[in-house]
Amino acid sequence: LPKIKHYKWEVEYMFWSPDCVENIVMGINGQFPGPTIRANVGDTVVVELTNKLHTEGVVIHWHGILQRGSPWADGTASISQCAINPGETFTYRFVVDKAGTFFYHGHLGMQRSAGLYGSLIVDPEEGKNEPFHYDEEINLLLSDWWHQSVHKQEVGLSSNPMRWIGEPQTILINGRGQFNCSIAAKYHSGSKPCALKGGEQCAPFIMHVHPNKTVRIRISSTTALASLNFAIGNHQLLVVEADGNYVQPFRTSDIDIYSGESYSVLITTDQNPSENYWVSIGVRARRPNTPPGLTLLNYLPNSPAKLPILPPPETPDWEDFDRSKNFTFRIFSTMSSPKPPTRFDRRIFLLNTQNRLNGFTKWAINNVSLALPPTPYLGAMKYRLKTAFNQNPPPENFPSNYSIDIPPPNPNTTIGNGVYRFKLGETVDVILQNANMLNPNTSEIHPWHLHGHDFWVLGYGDGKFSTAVHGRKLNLKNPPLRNTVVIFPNGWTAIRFVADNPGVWAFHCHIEPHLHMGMGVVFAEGVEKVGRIPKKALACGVTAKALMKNPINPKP
Ligand SMILES: O=C1O[C@H]([C@@H](O)CO)C(O)=C1O
Repeated sequence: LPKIKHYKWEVEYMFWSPDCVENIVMGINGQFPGPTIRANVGDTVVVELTNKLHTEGVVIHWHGILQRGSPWADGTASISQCAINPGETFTYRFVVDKAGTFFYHGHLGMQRSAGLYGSLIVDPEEGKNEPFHYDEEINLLLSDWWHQSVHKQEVGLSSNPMRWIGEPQTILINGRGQFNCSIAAKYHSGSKPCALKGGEQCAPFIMHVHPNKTVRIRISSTTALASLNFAIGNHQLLVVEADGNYVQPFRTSDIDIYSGESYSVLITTDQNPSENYWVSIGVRARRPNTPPGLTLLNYLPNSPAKLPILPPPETPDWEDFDRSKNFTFRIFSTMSSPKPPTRFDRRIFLLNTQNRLNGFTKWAINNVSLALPPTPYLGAMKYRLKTAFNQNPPPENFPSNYSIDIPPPNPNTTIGNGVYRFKLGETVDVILQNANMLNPNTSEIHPWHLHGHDFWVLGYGDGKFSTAVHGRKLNLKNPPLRNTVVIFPNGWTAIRFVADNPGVWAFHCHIEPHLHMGMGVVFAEGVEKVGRIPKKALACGVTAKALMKNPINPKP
């Protein structure tokens, strides 16, 4: 029988040493990362979240949870709800309807970068099994960490000229990493060994396993910036899940994981049982300036202090995008997965560019840089409060002669907060088109994350998408269902989804500073079908005014 999983959480800043350097992090109930939520399919998760921060609001997004029938619980400030003010409590209540590896994180300003995140794992209904067997399970939540405060990072990004945040100091595995020392110093002359006893906040999260077992490793990435590569010495990985959807199992030596993605891999602990093995998580897709995150696969009953014979696996060259594509293009859905509709009703093209606005640096989609309004869209649309945001929809396309291989000829952009509105049930294609940045010969990856839906990834390509050339070659047979997908430098990615979830949903680059600089759009469908929005989600902006006039229920 479905259960109610009830949690009471308090969010606060606290001193912590995630990488052996004391800093402040956003903790939940005194923990960093926040507590893991674990539920079965069909359960209702209830989180009573109290904001114990003194000077800022807070919201939490449940990444990968579709929020069918509860769009006000999606946890996006300015979109699904008003920020929870200091001292206030907001109750998130939602059903988890799909098994998989998920996580949650802050979705106001750059609070995810400040460490507001944790894991959310959904098991099949009680008595039901996963479509694969495993004996043991390990959960890894990956993140990246800066020593500079998030406030300073944010001011840098919004200054003229922009001060970029640079690369992270440390990669964290379940909130733990080591700065300025290495637990693998023994293999590299010149690197300083870490003096760790094991009880420190920055001591590595050791992966304990038994020999001759099948182990499921859940891996999710909530990095602010870094694209990661995960490998275990001597062990092949069998990929079985991506973003809470089963995939056609395939074997690989390592996986790439972009911010916002999650995977499950199976390993067989069939190597020499008297040894331990390195787990290495390195940076890819941007010129790295961060040492890999390391931990050990500890074959019990060996002591974890017994270091592996071989050094940690080397992360593949950051610029080897062919290798990254090779991995990404191997991901297909299982035979029994839902298939996409064979036709789309509407296709929109989203050009990703880096731009300028009066000397400030922005990211823009079809030359509109998203600046979120003070009134959340969900309430504003449900109660038809037209002053809340620009009622004109943003452009669905970009000039066909736009050259994606050179910096924008006119780098000036505009800010906007319009909404792409879909008919309820409409099949929507989105062609994400990457382009050159402000500097010549530069184009970076962007992992795009959609709220409220999974989408099918129909294809990828280099250069500019052409309907005539690529439109007929899309994969409608076994495209993977996901909630996050990457666009490669100077390339395009095509996705399809059915707009069947009444609500207002963010679709954005999951790189935290990029979203902050405007790299996102807002989708909406069937808002008139949305049920009663909790009043606390409406108590700001023009929805608050409507509530004051009609405190029982604002008139739609
Ligand atoms: O938005 C960004 O800014 C920097 C760079 O373009 C300017 O320093 C970078 O790598 C980004 O992704």
